[in-house]
Amino acid sequence: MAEQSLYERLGGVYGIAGAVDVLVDRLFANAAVNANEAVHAHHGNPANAPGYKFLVTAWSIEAAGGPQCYFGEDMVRAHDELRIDQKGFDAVSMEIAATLSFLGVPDAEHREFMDIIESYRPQVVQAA
Ligand code: HEM
Repeated sequence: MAEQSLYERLGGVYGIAGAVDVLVDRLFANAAVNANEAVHAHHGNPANAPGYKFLVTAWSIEAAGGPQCYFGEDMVRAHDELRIDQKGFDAVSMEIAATLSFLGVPDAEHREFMDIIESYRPQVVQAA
């Protein structure tokens, strides 16, 4: 029997959308993430939460090997005006890991998803 994709092992669209729902609420409330003014201009406005949850869910579905459904910006374009530094990336990455732990995602899937996130660090971190 073929091994299930990470997308399937994370619970498909329901599992991923549920995790992003928790994650984005945490990111919008996280003081370290919002210390970046440009990030706060977006994450400080609760009206941005539903659309952002939609985009991050679709991105995560694709990144985990699920169906193609993401039509947002690529990771360079999405972050190129935010001047995100290593510390800013770490703050978000820690929230993603904390959310996966909080939701009881098993170790193998936790590691696999965090490896994907880490692989995008060079595209997201663009501060001089
Ligand atoms: C691998 C890690 C990351 C992923 C997968 C990710 C994913 C995304 C996605 C899918 C979007 C939507 C793009 C669009 O509007 O078309 C986005 C936008 C955004 N991301 Fe990230 N992101 C990551 C890291 C970060 C970090 C580290 C920060 C802040 C410290 C951040 C802050 C933002 C903000 C503020 C926006 C909205 C920009 C705007 O439309 O004004 N992201 N991100």
